[in-house]
Amino acid sequence: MGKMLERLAPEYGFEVTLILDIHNNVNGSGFTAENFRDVHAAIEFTAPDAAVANLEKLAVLRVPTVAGTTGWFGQLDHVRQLFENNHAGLVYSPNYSIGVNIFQRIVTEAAVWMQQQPAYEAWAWELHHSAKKDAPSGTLLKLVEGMRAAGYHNHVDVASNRAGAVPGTHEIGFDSAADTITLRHTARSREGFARGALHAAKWIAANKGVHEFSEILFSSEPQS
Ligand SMILES: NC(=O)C1=CN([C@@H]2O[C@H](COP(=O)(O)OP(=O)(O)OC[C@H]3O[C@@H](n4cnc5c(N)ncnc54)[C@H](OP(=O)(O)O)[C@@H]3O)[C@@H](O)[C@H]2O)C=CC1
Ligand SMILES: O=C(O)C1=N[C@H](C(=O)O)C[C@H](O)C1
Repeated sequence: MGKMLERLAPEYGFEVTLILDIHNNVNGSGFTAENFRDVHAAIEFTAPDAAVANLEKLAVLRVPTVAGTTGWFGQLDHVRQLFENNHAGLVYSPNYSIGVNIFQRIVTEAAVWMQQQPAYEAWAWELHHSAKKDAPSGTLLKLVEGMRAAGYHNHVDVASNRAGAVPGTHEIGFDSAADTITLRHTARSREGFARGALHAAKWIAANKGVHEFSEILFSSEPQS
């Protein structure tokens, strides 16, 4: 994601002044007050086992932050607390694509209707490139979590595949003896993730608090 963010950042009014990678961030050594002195926002896309340590450092430095890495959300309460205690802004999401965030709402709505229909069984599936480290994807976990929160308590059969260069496909389905409903989001490239993260960076540079990306995206709800 780093290269894509760097390429698109100027379109969002950002100049990229600091890039930390495993070479210049050994044991978190890149997170100095000097390095972050004139930084208006940081975007964190690394690896599931690196994200929390990086986010902790950004909170202490009070840098407005966009958390893009997946696989660490079990520690969200800890990270949230740290940003709140340090009065630092944070936006987090397993998926910064606008389409996926709308897809999440469609899936939640389907779950509300399906929890009253015991004839249907559900599956959740995702497909990503073979370099992806975590499975199931953060997005798929959140989709299923959204179904649960909407009251869907039947079994959901969850599966992941890793192959080639697929940027990210997520599917939720319901099947009965009579018919099948298939809901699918297919990312065409990684650009949508990068654009959403840059939009979030612009927002958190000017605002405070800890927010899930969808709160920002849907802050003005459509009129029905
Ligand atoms: N929220 C969203 O919309 C999206 C989330 N993601 C998630 O973002 C994460 C990163 O994905 P992706 O960009 O594809 O991964 P990549 O592996 O392509 O890039 C991650 C980069 O982070 C570097 N890195 C690893 N550890 C550290 C560290 N401690 N400090 C600084 N840099 C570090 C890696 O270095 P090296 O290569 O040398 O190991 C690598 O350059 C994944 O968890 C993925 O699931 C991805 C796309 C969209
Ligand atoms: O690793 C990826 O590539 C992606 N990861 C995110 C996830 O785990 O949900 C989002 C997107 O699908 C791409």
